Amino acid sequence: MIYIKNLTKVYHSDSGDVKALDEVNLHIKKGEIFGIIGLSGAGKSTLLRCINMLEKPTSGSVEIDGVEMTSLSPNELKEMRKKIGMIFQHFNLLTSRNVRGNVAFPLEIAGVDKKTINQKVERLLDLVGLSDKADSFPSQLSGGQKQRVGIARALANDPKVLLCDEATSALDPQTTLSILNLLKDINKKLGITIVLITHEMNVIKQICNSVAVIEKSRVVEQGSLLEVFANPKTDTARNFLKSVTLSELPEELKERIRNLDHGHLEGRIVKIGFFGKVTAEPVISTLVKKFDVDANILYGNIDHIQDTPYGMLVVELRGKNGGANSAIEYLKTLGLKVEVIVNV
Ligand SMILES: Nc1ncnc2c1ncn2[C@@H]1O[C@H](COP(=O)(O)OP(=O)(O)OP(=O)(O)O)[C@@H](O)[C@H]1O
Repeated sequence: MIYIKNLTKVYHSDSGDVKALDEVNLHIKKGEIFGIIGLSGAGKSTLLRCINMLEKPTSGSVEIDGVEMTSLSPNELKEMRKKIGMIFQHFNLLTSRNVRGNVAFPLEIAGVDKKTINQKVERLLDLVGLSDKADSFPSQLSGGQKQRVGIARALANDPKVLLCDEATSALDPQTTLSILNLLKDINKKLGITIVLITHEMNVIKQICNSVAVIEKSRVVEQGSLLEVFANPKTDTARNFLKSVTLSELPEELKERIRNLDHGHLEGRIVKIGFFGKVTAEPVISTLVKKFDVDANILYGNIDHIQDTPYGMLVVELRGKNGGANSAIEYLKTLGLKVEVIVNV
């Protein structure tokens, strides 16, 4: 659907050149929700704006639905942009128009007749759950409602792609969730490909199928959400994951571990990270039976990335005749991430 090849963008300014994108390659599949995550200044907005040519790339190509965007004439670009909706962090609504007028705006520009506009606006407001606010003005709406208007407006020309520029960054967590659910719903109902940029892993975790991690103008990691989650290769990805995986032990637990009796010769405290279906297996009871160890669960947490369970267990293993070590080796053969905690 979207192929980005060797995309480079250099901004020229009085204080010198800034390479905001450096040879970026991405493939975004039709119908997926694709997240681009990175720290401030990494190049996310530039990348998003190069997709619909709001920023002209310095070199490289952007192909959408078989059309090379970098070589379009102004008129062709105008037509093509109808296929690409966009929503913004600060909503960018027209304050002098009511909700109905905001959603109707792109249709008026496109020269659609009044009757069709009215019907379409009603349908879109129903889709985003704002039928009762059609006559309100932006200043009378909450942030979440404003973003719903932004989404309805972006969908007015039946786009194939929806670009979301930090669409939930100005919203509280509860409203963020409701907007993300709306985007997910739209993706499912209308089959629209969604590309979103964010600095929050939680956003990616909630709705994306695939993710690219951008760092200092370059894409350093990309793949399905589960691939990147299960096996992050860069520190940047690992740091983002920390915010949603609780990979740090809570302070109380560290204190408890420090106070445990470590005198036992074959005692081991292990942190077991799990991801996917292995969590359903009776791992701990197997250890106890197979290796004749005592297993004392000190801590555990479990969460889901969409439908996949993941989490962490901290277990004290005590055994005889090398049982604890054999148990640890066994855990590794199951594909679990096992770390022996020595110092906390
Ligand atoms: N119009 C511009 N002129 C000069 N430099 C720019 C311009 N726009 C962005 N930059 C620079 O390009 C780099 C990437 O900026 P960009 O806005 O794409 O990053 P970002 O990841 O979206 O950051 P944020 O999350 O803070 O918005 C930064 O170093 C920024 O200062």
